[in-house]
Amino acid sequence: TACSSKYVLSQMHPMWQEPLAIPGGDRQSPIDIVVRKSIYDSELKPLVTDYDPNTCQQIWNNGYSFLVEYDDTTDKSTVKGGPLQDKFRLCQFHFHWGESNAWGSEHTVDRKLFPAELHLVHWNSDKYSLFEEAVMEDNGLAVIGVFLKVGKRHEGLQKLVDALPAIRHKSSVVEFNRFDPACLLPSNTDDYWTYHGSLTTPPLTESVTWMVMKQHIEVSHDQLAVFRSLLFTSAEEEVQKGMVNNFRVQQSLCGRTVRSSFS
Ligand SMILES: CCCSc1c(F)c(F)c(S(=O)(=O)NC)c(F)c1F
Ligand SMILES: [Zn+2]
Repeated sequence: TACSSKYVLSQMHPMWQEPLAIPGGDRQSPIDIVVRKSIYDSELKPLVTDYDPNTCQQIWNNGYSFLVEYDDTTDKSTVKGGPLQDKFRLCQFHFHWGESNAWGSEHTVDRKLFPAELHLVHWNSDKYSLFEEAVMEDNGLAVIGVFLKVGKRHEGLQKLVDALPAIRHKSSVVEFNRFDPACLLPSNTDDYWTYHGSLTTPPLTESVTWMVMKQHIEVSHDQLAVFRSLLFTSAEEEVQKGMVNNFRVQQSLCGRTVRSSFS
């Protein structure tokens, strides 16, 4: 299997050709979370998020997703607790989604696909001084994953959706302030699965403590349709490509254990 070889077998990805070799390659993300194989760990504490909406700075199209970026020069927006030993600073959040509501999430639960998945990316500010440093370290990043389902309109998300037409093309940036990412978390953040994995986009470094929320959030069909109106391509390119299916193929578990904070 992909785990035995030192290198992860290259898998065609709709978005980008995966590198042939990934250092280590035995703790890659995303994965399918097999509920009956996850291990309840009573030592897992509730997550403690403390986000300051005033640290929100801009929203931009990086040619893969759209990122809402936060000022991470201080510990104003952080997550701690849960499986984490240290305090982690929020640097950005982004989403992955499909061209249809039938798929789009990166993680799955017992193979169940969701139309989209939110990632809140944090780095270990107790141990490192920059994201760029932390992204290379085992305990460098903490990513909160939240599944999205299509249903009622998400009022808090609408401010973000309204900003998307201004960043339709790759590399476009607009100022974006006073957005509280806590509004995107489900009401219950005590129940989650956690495992050690990687970024799902290059550099694919195996530096992520994942915390995938059991409870999803709901967004409307129309809100998700605006995500799909974004483009992978910059304004100058002749052929414009719709930003959809920006998720990575699932990776082997390679003997890892997924722990749950709930029984
Ligand atoms: C050098 C990365 C720039 S920030 C970033 C990102 F843009 C991204 F898309 C993902 S992801 O792997 O796709 N989702 C967890 C990340 F983890 C990130 F940290
Ligand atoms: Zn992501």
